[in-house]
Amino acid sequence: MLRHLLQMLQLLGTSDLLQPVSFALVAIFLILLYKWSSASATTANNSLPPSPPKLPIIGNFHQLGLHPHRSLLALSKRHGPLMLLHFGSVPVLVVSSAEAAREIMKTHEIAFSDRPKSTIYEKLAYNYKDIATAPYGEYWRQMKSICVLNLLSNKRVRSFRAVREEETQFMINKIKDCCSILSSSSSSSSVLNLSEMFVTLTNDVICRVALGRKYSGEEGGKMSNEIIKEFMELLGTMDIGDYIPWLSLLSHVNGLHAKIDKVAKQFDDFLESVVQEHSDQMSKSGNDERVHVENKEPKDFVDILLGIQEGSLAGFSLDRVGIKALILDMFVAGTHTTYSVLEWAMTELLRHPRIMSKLQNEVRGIVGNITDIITEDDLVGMHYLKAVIKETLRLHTPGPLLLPRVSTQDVKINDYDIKAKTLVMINAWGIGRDPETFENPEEYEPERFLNNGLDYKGNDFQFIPFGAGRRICPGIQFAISIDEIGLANIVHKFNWALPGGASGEGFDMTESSGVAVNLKYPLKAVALPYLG
Ligand code: HEM
Repeated sequence: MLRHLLQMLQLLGTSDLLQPVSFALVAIFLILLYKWSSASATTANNSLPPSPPKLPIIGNFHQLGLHPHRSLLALSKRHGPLMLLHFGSVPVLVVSSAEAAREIMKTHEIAFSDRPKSTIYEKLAYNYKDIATAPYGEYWRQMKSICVLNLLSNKRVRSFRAVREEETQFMINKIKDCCSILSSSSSSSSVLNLSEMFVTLTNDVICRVALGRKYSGEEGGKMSNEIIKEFMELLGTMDIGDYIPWLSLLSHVNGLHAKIDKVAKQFDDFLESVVQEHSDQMSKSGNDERVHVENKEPKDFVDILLGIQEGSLAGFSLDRVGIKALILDMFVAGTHTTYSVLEWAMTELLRHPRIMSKLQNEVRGIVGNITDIITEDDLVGMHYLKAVIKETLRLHTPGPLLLPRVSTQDVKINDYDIKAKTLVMINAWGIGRDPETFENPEEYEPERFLNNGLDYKGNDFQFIPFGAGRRICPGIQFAISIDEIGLANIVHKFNWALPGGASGEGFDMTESSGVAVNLKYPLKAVALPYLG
């Protein structure tokens, strides 16, 4: 129990900042626990979904652990696919089956399309002015349609094909360089930090597409992977005051709010300077050469958004904050999720040499022994590659609990009463492991996707790594294009092994904690150039 409470404090961002207060709290909780344990089981109420017993004040917080998607799946096996928890005083509906997810995201879609308020989102996401945290309503609708039609449409994603191919070429060259440096010294093979390569690839593609150039360290820019990482960690933290209002002072005292303010400011300073640079450039170019969305292929997302701001869509004005908030979403929602697919796919391929060979055979069979990179035209017939990516999204769903939603009205589902203002967490990771849908659900078997016809576009509720309904991820095509070209090239150009000839069986698969789940420790592997 003590371990659970300490984990909870860590999740709430209090662990290293407020040790004495944390331990005092734990002591108080333990005393309360003894006193009130008999009263801890939820009052039987047939019209509410089943609930595990909860503790006074904190409710079920202590049962989340460091990997909530795992703890919640275990709890749902005992209590059912619609389960009611409490985080402090907030009711939380946990959804763990395809049928229940369909009820939430399709049958009662409108009632569940809002996002919860949170002090962290408010401070980090410009007071909910981005798409991902904006309340369901007219502002969100306008911002999402700008994103879907102008930034992430299939046509627009295709138009940035050269950027993806060039950045993939950079990654392959970097790996080749590492191989030749190390083979000319002591070893004939080289240990590479693949996680780092994948973060750089994804971040650089997003930077070039969104901002017009790279801002990674060596390019002298101010946007580092570290800022994004800190940002993501904060998004995965819970502000205790959102759930137990009388404890809200804690987040001031323990420095959480100060940290959020610092990271939000760093991000804003960076985005402000980029947007200003683009506006200055546009003014300098003058009217004739000015980039307009309607009549000329624009350079990057900031140009497009400035063009929209100038043209002003009927009845909607996109202001400076809106532009920065939209760009923020591209980084925050796009970077860790997209690179996590490459990281987990390579991890599984290294652990399963049979699958690695089968994929290499497909890729090498289609393009032969070319020295140039594989282009997007070559990917069309690579069905096994696409199955590998889907299986990775199933077994290692980058956002295992999707993004939280909140109900806006009372709804009845499967005879259960779900009250307005209930927080909703959909365990897409757990749904992807349902043995009713997937045979041997814990096994990594891309073959299952060659025959089952399941797609991730939000129509098959058994497989929803990108969510579904109105709030579905608008970046599917963008992410998949980077993952496909990155993975195809990396397995085509090199043969791979784990360092020291290790077998995949003992590989440390520990997950990081937070909203996007990556490997806890970077993936290191040995590359041997493939000579055909
Ligand atoms: C493998 C990569 C990705 C995964 C697994 C992923 C997953 C998700 C999920 C689960 C949601 C919430 C959906 C829901 O509530 O039903 C979401 C929302 C969102 N994603 Fe992605 N995403 C990925 C890549 C991207 C990329 C590359 C971008 C942009 C460049 C992006 C932009 C967004 C935005 C703006 C939202 C908010 C949508 C809304 O609230 O209406 N995502 N994503």
